[in-house]
Amino acid sequence: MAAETVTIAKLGSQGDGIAETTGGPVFVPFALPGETVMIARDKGHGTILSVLQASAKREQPSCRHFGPDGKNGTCGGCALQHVAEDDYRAFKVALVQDALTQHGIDCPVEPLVTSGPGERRRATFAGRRTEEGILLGFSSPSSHHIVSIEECPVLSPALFERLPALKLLAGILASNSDPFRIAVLETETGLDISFSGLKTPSEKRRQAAIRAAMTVKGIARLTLDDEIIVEPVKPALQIDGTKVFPPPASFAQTTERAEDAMAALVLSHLKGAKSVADLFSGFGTFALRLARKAQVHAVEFDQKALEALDYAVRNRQGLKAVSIERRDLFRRPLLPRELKGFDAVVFDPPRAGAKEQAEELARSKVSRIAAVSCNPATLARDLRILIEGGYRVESVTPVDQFYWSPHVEAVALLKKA
Ligand SMILES: C[S@@+](CC[C@H](N)C(=O)[O-])C[C@H]1O[C@@H](n2cnc3c(N)ncnc32)[C@H](O)[C@@H]1O
Repeated sequence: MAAETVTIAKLGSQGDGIAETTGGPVFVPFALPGETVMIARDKGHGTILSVLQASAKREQPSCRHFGPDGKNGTCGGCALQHVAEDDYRAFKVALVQDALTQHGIDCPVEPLVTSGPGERRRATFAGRRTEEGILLGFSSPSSHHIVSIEECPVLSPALFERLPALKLLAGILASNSDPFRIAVLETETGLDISFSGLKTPSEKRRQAAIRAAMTVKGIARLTLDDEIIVEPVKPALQIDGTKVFPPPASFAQTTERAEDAMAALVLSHLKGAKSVADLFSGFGTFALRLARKAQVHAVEFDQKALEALDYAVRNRQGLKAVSIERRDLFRRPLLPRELKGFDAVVFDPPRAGAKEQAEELARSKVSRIAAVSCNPATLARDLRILIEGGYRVESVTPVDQFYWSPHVEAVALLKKA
């Protein structure tokens, strides 16, 4: 790989600096607009060898594992610690604005709902047994190398403090050097820990892991693939005063602040609605809040998430009726005739978006839609489909949930006269 000097023109959607060269664009992680950097170039990818002319706005990273000079290698958890806060926020808003523009959507983009360090209550760690012990961290962006984390400013303190316990469990359960993953959710009763990708552990290892999980403070449940192997206490979350028992490894919004902000937007956008369809409902992040004022029909593919929602509703007084339906909304979106009974819809699909459902909504007469998304590109595509069907996009609010990452969520309000 030849060394080359390039000047960075702008940030790309993954937070990489982009240099325009005669050989085409080069993506250089951890470089900022205006900087001159020496890189090792491999086709369209550049690795910083040195920063020759640093941007005046370059920030000192908060974490020893960040960037090309990170301790133990480059941690895959953060991409933007070196970016000044105002530029960082502008970058997140631009991700949403650019996606809308690409689909020819001209609508008000509201100020960013911000986030900060120490807020992540959910994370998926990569792990591997090595001769030196268990490595646990976030994989590097461009390799399977795992940076063993000794600090992590984005995790909640409760989650970070339990990393030694996760390593202990991994050390007991991992019998070979194959990579595995641990999904962890901090709940009000302790950590909900789900291992996947491990070679099936021996009975001796399982028993040792059960003993460790019972002894170590702060562990609510330990799951191996789909099997709960010990549950000292049921993991529980509060959603607007309703207790929910999330199933293992189920979807939960990653920070409480972003969840509250998105829910507040959904409630305000759908205010006054009497009957709401909550599509891609999960275990009821929006449904449980909406049900204070409206009847809610929650539709979702994950049966266990729906059962958790149903159980929560049955054990809570004072909510309007909440019905549940298990359905694959990619294959079988709700049709216009099924949408007839609702005066509002909220949909919150995975990253792939809700193309098929948007096409059916476009043909419906539902007067208000709140579209929640974790992917500006698919959101903009789905909004375009709805616009073609006669909807007007009243507003789009970007929400920062994954601090220092290039991800951004958004909540849009659409209306049809
Ligand atoms: C981004 S999460 C949102 C969940 C919920 N609204 C929340 O805020 O907690 C997306 C949800 O879509 C569900 N899902 C994924 N594919 C689906 C499909 N084909 N049909 C219905 N639901 C699906 C997932 O199980 C997950 O609960």
